[in-house]
Amino acid sequence: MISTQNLCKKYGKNIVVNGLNLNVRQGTVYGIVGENGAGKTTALSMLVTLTTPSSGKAYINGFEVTHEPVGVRRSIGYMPDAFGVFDDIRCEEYLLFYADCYKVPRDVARRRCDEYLEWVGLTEKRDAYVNTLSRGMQQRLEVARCLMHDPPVLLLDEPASGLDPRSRIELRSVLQRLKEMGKTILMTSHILTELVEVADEIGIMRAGEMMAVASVNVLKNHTTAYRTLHIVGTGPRASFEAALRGDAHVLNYHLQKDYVEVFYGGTVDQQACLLDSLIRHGVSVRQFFEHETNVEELFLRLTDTSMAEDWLKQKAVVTS
Ligand SMILES: Nc1ncnc2c1ncn2[C@@H]1O[C@H](COP(=O)(O)OP(=O)(O)OP(=O)(O)O)[C@@H](O)[C@H]1O
Repeated sequence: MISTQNLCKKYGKNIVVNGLNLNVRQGTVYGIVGENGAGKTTALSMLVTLTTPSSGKAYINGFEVTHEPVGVRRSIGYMPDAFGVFDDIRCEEYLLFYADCYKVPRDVARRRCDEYLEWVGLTEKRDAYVNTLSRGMQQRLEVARCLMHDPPVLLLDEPASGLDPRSRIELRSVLQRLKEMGKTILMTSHILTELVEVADEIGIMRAGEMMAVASVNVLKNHTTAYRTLHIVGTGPRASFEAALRGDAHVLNYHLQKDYVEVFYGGTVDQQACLLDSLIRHGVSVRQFFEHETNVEELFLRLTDTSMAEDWLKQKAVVTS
């Protein structure tokens, strides 16, 4: 439903999106997570035909973004990261105005307006001015607005940004309903756990490139497969390093004064070999314990450049 092939965007010499290959299947939710400046908004801007790609191809609902922009625009509902509505317009007028822009017949538009206001929980706000709504309500109104022309594809740029925990939960249930309606959704976020709640697949973007792609199920499994070992002991630094470097399952480590934190990809039996090796190298180990790596931590480790490089080198990228 959404696919890109080697999609690139350059501003001068600055490559902002570099060789993006996406494939979002119909009826699924794909989340792009990345820190500020990763290129998420630029990628979405190309998909929604607001920015022309420098090279590569992108298709939405079978329409190519550069040559068939009208087909693309009819197929999508786009929610930008900044809320841009007219201040002095009421919620109902706002939705009907957008329906008119898409030439939706008035009776259909009224029906959709009632239906969508209800399921984003804003029926009572029908006559309220949009600038009197809370940020969470405005985000939900935006979702309703995206649906007025019944597009099969939704592109949501940081829909949960700036929302309090309660509004995030409300938005999450709205996204779940969109999924149940069979919409294909591409959304972005800074927060991985937020995407894990709704997405089927997640891509981690950094400096314009997709560093890793994971199915959410696989990612959840990896949170138990990869763990952090906390080792407290004394001994020469060289002894620690010799043992850690000699273990193929040590993906990365941070050596502190009295302890070392190890990001570890081996089994429990293999951990025992690491402990053994530390002792053989002359480390006096006082504590050796593990804690599961949560999704957020896994993400942070993946987006740590040196870690990501090691990770990719060792082909430990999570794949379905
Ligand atoms: N019109 C432009 N001209 C030049 N550089 C741009 C332009 N638009 C974006 N950039 C640069 O492209 C890079 C990626 O920006 P982009 O907004 O796509 O990132 P992002 O991942 O969406 O970040 P954020 O989470 O902060 O919105 C940034 O370095 C930004 O400065």
